Amino acid sequence: MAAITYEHIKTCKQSGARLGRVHTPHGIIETPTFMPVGTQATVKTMAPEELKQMDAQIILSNTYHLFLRPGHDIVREAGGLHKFMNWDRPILTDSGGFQVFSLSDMRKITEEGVHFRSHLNGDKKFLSPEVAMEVQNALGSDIMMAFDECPPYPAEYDYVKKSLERTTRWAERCLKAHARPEDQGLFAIVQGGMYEDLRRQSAADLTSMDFPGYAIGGLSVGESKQIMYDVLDYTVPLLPQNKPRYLMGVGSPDALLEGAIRGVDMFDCVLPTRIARNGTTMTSQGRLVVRNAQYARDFGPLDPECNCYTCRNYSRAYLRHLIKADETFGLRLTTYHNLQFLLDLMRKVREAIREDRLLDFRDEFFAQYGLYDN
Ligand SMILES: CNc1nc2c(CCNCC3CCCCC3)c3nc(N)[nH]c(=O)c3cc2[nH]1
Ligand SMILES: [Zn+2]
Repeated sequence: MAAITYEHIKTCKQSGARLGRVHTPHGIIETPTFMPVGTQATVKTMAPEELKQMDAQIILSNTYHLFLRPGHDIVREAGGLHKFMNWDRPILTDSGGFQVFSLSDMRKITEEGVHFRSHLNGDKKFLSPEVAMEVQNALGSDIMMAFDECPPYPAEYDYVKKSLERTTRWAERCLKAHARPEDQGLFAIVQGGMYEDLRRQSAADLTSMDFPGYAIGGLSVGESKQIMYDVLDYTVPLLPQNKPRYLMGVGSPDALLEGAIRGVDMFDCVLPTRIARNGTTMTSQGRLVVRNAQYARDFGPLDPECNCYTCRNYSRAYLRHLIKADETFGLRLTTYHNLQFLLDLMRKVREAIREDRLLDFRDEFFAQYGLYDN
């Protein structure tokens, strides 16, 4: 029995979105879904019980960070990541390729793998398909990502072509190094930059190797949202209908909606937790920077349409005070709300698909969202 299987429930008659379930060794994920990011074995400031309260069905963690600290051997000896962080639902781990390029310096790519210096202490380190698979095996994640290169943006056609061909060879090496396919599912990552023929080449190469799921990488790297949507328009249809599709690093509300409409099932982004830490929140009326002076005497809830713990019990004035006073509780309350907001958004997306009205839902959402932006 494969570790990861996708159950297609229905396709929205109004859009290309689909309702599905991803079956994993640690439980079922209803898709389309947003996955909170837990970089260093914790979703910053949130307890697992709170993540369950908000119905987070899967969280992300990361080869790169845990390989550097505390080291994957310690996590293995703890009994794996689920036990280490007391999370008994599904976990997806990224393979570290992207983080080497976004976090470390002094890096050097070779066919063998990537040599780099730790961003923590400058130690010389090496990641490769084999090492990335050994680390994710030790972490025991339900979904592992193949070791890939995410080309910078913009990037020359020839560079992107050479890079995707190496990413394909690395994916083959990951498959060979995959120790426990019955317990962990290995997803491949489609590259090809913003070039349609290269996306087709990458997708064809990888879908011929029969992975249990496919991610679309190389996006949300500085390109415009319209370019991202154009790439999705021709890339998503290249992926198998009967397997999950994961768009990496995408999480603003508008991008989640546009991605779901184009048939994407899974999303992750550090945005909701990262912006919460400087007092920026996502509300049904748009982004609200609660630390701003205008909220000093605003005793209403952060978002009148949200019934999360934060919005039921605290005022904008109190949140502003905590953030200004650099009180940790303030970070917890804004993080709790931002995560609940995105998880609720995806629940509404699933309901709209069920009722064949996702395009109407998108229009209603945008009519309200962004009121604060202008
Ligand atoms: C933000 N934009 C973006 N992210 C990308 C990511 C990272 C996705 N998020 C993973 C989490 C990050 C924080 C720690 C926990 C894991 C990408 N990852 C890989 N492997 N390949 C990409 O092309 C790839 C492309 C990406 N684009
Ligand atoms: Zn709320």
